[in-house]
Amino acid sequence: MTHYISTRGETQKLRFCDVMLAGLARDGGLYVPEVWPQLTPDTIAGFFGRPYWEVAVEVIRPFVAGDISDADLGRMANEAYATFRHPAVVPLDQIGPNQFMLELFHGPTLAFKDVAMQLLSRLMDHVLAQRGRRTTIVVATSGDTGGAAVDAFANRANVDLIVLFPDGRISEVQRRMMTTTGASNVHALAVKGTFDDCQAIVKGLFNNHRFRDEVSLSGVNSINWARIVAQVVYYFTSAVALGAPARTVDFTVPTGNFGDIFAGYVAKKMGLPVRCLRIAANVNDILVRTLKTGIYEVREVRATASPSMDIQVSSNFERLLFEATGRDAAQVRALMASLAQSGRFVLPDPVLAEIRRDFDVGRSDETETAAAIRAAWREAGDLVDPHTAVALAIADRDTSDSKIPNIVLATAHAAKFPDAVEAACGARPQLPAWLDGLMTRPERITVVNNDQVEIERFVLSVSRAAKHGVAG
Ligand SMILES: Cc1ncc(COP(=O)(O)O)c(C=O)c1O
Ligand SMILES: N[C@@H](CCOP(=O)(O)O)C(=O)O
Repeated sequence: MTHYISTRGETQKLRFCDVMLAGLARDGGLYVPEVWPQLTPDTIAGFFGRPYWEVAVEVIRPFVAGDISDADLGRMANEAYATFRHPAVVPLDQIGPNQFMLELFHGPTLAFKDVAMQLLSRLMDHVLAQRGRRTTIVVATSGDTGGAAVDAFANRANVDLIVLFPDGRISEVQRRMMTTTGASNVHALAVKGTFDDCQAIVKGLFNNHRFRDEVSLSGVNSINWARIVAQVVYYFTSAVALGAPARTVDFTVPTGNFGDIFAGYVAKKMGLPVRCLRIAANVNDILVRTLKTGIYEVREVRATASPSMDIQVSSNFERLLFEATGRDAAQVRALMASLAQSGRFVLPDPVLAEIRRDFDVGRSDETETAAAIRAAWREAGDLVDPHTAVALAIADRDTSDSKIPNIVLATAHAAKFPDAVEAACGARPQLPAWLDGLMTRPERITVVNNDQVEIERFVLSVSRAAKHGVAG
């Protein structure tokens, strides 16, 4: 059975289900498996041509074995991926010589977050029902995680969901996906601040142990290990479709909180032959600067056409630091303490070298991203979303003469960002017919200050109302 340890090394080991319900470790760290499970080349080759949900079971099994039965995992994976509107779940298209695009946006909220969230909500529900427990989930979003969580958890019997999003900094479609469900267990809070403020508040809530225990707090951001593990699966399916494990591939990943690309790193650790994981950033380029200079330094966040990547503090980078320091929790604690005190840390040379062995970086500014949207429309008739376009711009520039296939992760549907796409290429993407009504249904939003105490009070009132059986 796999056990999980914290990147800060100051809390006890847990099993998968406890890690999933806990979210953040009590010492402030992030959970990682004690040992990386390995898949043999034969097992990986055997994924070819199989339904997505079956591959999901094979990839996820070693992480949950002993805690969730194969039969339950299979049933939940099958149900989760039946919500996707494409028969392949995550189809892979060729877009140029050695260039491929992995479409991760065919789920209920048109973003890659659905891939993990649809499974996570079923896993959580299953475990909460088994334990006769209720939980309060607080999630921070720069636009997409929130909508995916709302769709996945709305009306679930054992969960209250509170979503924190940065007021005025997300697209209207993204906002409406969080504010129009009408579900009484869902609460959308527009925070007067940035995504980084929202994420800091969520971490602050977890680090207030009395509060955390009173409301039985859980998280579904990618600080939750279960989110990462579900995202590992499509790295396998896409690479295998191109000939892995006999053939090595690269990935270019639009990056913000570093969860998605970290899932690619996990796939590599498990035995998938990946040469390079390329971090694609917009002008909020903290990771680009870090990999170039070794200095991780928080700056003012800038609003862009790819708002879900307008992030400075990339939570999952801590998981990578843990690996790159040789799992030295004391070193991770020191780096994180420096970040908390001064907004920066400096990577020791061996740690930076270790990171550079697996990762490369690219940056696309607003002009380059708009040009990539225009090029995809004019040359191929494809409408691509601005986050995907960041990665396309970088892939086009940095991998065009590579002999190794490069897979660009298409992380959202263009129709979530119609204004930005239209401004770039003149064509306005339309929402699929099954989302009819989204833009006209009434919204329910509570505007709050960027203030942990005010948000604690709100969450407490929701949790207490649920305990007493009244709508919050
Ligand atoms: C559309 C889109 N692309 C890319 C990202 C960045 O992914 P990650 O935060 O896992 O790095 C996000 C947000 O997470 C997103 O919503
Ligand atoms: N870009 C994300 C930010 C949160 O990321 P997560 O993967 O840690 O949940 C969003 O769209 O909300």
